[in-house]
Amino acid sequence: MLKIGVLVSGGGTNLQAIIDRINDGTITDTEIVSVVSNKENAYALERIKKYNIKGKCIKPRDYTTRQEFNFALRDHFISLGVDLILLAGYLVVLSEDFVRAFPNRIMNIHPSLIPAFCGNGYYGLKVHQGVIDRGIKVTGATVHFVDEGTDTGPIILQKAVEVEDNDTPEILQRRVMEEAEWTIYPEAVRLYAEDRIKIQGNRVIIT
Ligand SMILES: Nc1nc2c(c(=O)[nH]1)N[C@@H](CN(C=O)c1ccc(C(=O)N[C@@H](CCC(=O)O)C(=O)O)cc1)CN2
Ligand SMILES: NCC(=O)N[C@@H]1O[C@H](COP(=O)([O-])[O-])[C@@H](O)[C@H]1O
Repeated sequence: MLKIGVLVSGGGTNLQAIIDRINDGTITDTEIVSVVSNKENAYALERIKKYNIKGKCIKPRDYTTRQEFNFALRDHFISLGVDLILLAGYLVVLSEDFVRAFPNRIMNIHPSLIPAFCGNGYYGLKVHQGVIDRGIKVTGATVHFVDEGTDTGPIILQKAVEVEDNDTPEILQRRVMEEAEWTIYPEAVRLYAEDRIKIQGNRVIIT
């Protein structure tokens, strides 16, 4: 059984997509054992209640240092024997200590075609605002492994999405979610659960 821990900050639509694929049997032999948010009012924590998935809030401001916060997060997932950690709309940049505790066992979904519109300052609607301001015609989403950098880890899957002339950031965000994020993130988890993801240097090979 693949044990998954999920880190969230907001609405939890990517978490929901993964729960749905586990529950419909697309993703097999996999269980979400913990969902942790840095925000108490994250709707993602509301979503999990009907599935009896355990939720928890671990907030940076409850710790004296960033390192102590990351240690608390790390120790929580280690205590549960988590095999894979998914960042799903999570807006806290994790420390080297945390990342090194789970080598190539942390995934993230980013709402652009990395390396475009990513890194510090690019999250949520800010990504789509940048795409629109630049006049980009094709954007998309990326699933990648998390390393010590921000959005710099090996790319697992990407999916392109058309930008329409009258798009607002909100309209474009929804299209990228519907047409890309909610498909490629569960697919990446399925491939991982089936042990079909291999890393060669900075490249990810799907077998
Ligand atoms: N070590 C890593 N940690 C995280 C990664 C990563 O790739 N490596 N991905 C991010 C998710 N993310 C993009 O996918 C991302 C999240 C947040 C930010 C950002 O600039 N955050 C702001 C604060 C935002 C807020 O609290 O409202 C900031 O740090 O100033 C950029 C990219 C998750 N962690
Ligand atoms: N850099 C990270 C980032 O911008 N993540 C983005 O936050 C949105 C909300 O996710 P959610 O509906 O799954 O909570 C999603 O579009 C996700 O790609």
